[in-house]
Order: sequence, then C-alpha cells, then structure tokens
Amino acid sequence: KRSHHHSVGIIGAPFSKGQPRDGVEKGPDLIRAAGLVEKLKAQGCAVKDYGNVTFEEVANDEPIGNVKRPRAVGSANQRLSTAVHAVKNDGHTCVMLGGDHSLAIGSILGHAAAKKDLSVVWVDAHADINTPLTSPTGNIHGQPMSYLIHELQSKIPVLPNFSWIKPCVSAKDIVYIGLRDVDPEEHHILKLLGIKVYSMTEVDRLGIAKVMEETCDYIFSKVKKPIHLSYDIDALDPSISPATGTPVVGGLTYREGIYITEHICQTGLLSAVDMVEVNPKRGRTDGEISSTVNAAVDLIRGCFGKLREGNHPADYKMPLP
Ligand SMILES: O=C(O)[C@H]1NCCC[C@H]1CCC[B-](O)(O)O
Ligand SMILES: [Mn+2]
Ligand SMILES: [Mn+2]
Ligand SMILES: [Mn+2]
Repeated sequence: KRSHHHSVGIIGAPFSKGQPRDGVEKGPDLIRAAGLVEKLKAQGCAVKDYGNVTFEEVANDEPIGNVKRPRAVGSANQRLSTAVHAVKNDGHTCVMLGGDHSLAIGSILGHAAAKKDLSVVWVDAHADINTPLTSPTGNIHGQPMSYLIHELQSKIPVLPNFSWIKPCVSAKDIVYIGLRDVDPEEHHILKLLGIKVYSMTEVDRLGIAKVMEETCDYIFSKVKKPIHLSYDIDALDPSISPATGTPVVGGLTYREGIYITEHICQTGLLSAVDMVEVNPKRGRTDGEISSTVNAAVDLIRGCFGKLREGNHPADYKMPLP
C-alpha cells in the first residue's frame, strides 16, 4: 500500500441562500463529475468522500433589517461546521465544495473546533467582510468573515440561528489575495483592523511569487498555525471562470491561481480548503461552465501536491527489459 502524502476528506455543501442566484448549489456535484476524487487518487492522495451535507428547509425566512435568509444560512452553517469538525477529527485535510461563500462560516468554525488556532488565507475578488449592518445587499456571502473575527464582534447584531457562532480568528492571522471589488465599508474595516491585503494591485506590483513569499512570512512570523484556505472561484479572471455569481474583470490568471495552491501545499500546513461560488447557471455556454469547473478541480489538485513540472510516486521503479 503506497504511503500517501495527503489524506483528503471531501464534503459537498449544495447551498445557495447566502446570495440570490440559483445554480450555485450545483457546484459540489459538478466538481465531482469533473473527476476530482479520481484525479486526487491518481496523484497519490488518500481520499474519502463524505458526500453532501443535507440542509433543512426554513419557512418564512424573512429578512432581519436588510440581512437576507438569515435562518437558512445560520442553520446550514451549523450543520456544515459539524461535518467539517468530523472530517478533521478523522485526520484528513478537509475540502469543502460550495455552494456560496456564506458557507465559510461553518467551514472555518468547524475547522477551528478541531484546530483551535488557525490562519486564514482568503483568495477572492471580494473581501466578504461586511457586517450585517454595513452590507449594501444583505446577502450573507458578502459577510462571512465579519462573524468570525474577534475584533468585529461588538459590531455584530443578534441574528436568528446565529447564536451558536463564536468568533475564532484574529485579524492578524488573516491574509487576503486577489481583492479588486471592495465596498467602502469593507475597506474601512480592513484598514481599522490592519488586516494584511494583497489586492490585484499588489499582485501586479510584486508578482504572485513575492505575494506568496510575503503571505507565508506574515502568517508564520510568530508561530506556525494550520492554514484554512478559502478560495472563491471568482478570484480568477472571468476569462477562466465566468460561471460564478459576481465576476469581476482584472482577476488572477489561471497560472497565478495555481501558483497560490502549489505554494500553500508546500508549506505542509494546509488543514482545510473551501472551493466556492461555482455557478453553472452563470455560464453562457457549456465551455464557460467546464472552464470554470475544471479550474476549480485544478486548483484543488494543486493544494494536494500536483505540480506542473510533473510528479512521480516515491516508490516508482522503471520497467526493465
Ligand atoms: O457584500 C456584497 O453583497 C457585495 N460586496 C462587494 C463585492 C460583491 C458582493 C459580495 C460578493 C461575495 B462573494 O465574494 O462571496 O462572491
Ligand atoms: Mn467573490
Ligand atoms: Mn467570496
Ligand atoms: Mn462570488
């Protein structure tokens, strides 16, 4: 039995109520259908697919203030956090397939329940750090980080089905990569908390290799913490991943996106990864959908050792005549 460098636990989270567009709940099964499990096994990973989380129907989920579908989002994330906690307790690196980015609430909290001190690398066109009171849309996929950060808790109102949520990440343990569409209120929060941000300007100025070098120096500067990588597919340029809810021009190239996951992998500290916001209904052609889904698969493969130079098993022996 070949030794496995990576042991992967996959959870599907077919959930869309953190935002208004149908289709993103199809992400998990589309990513599986593109061969994620088989491809991870082919590159030497041990893989266990835990299936999809089932979410309860919530009736009369009226907005609270302008916060939309709070009860469904709170309930879904509580169930997801339980599932992620179990995967971590089984000793795997957890892969959470979304679904919209509100699911990072449950993914990060479930991860933190198993590994108390986390660093978060958030790869996204967006900061997703609006509070319920600053959000311009009320869509919770634009807010997940606000519920998780210790320093923001005085700004968070009580919401139904959110009482189980306790902050688990410090501002100093967060790095953003890929930002290019940030609300003014979010920008104020990022500056107020002094959160490390590599926007697309820094990606252009420094180059992705320097961004990743600095990211790792920053999050490991004091003590090495397990990494939670939360990857919104809309971090990539829409020329690569158009089938998503909130595409923004001027994104990461496919190569930059892959470099991020290759680099995170080689730290040996990746403990959980989210791959969210793949929405087939936002692709205008089958080609746009497959380009988006295949990018998601390739990014995850980069998290678990796939290298563009090639790979070969440690125990490989050339055939002899
Ligand atoms: O808070 C919001 O609704 C908006 N704020 C500015 C960016 C776009 C949108 C949030 C997008 C959420 B994401 O990153 O999960 O797609
Ligand atoms: Mn986004
Ligand atoms: Mn996002
Ligand atoms: Mn999105």
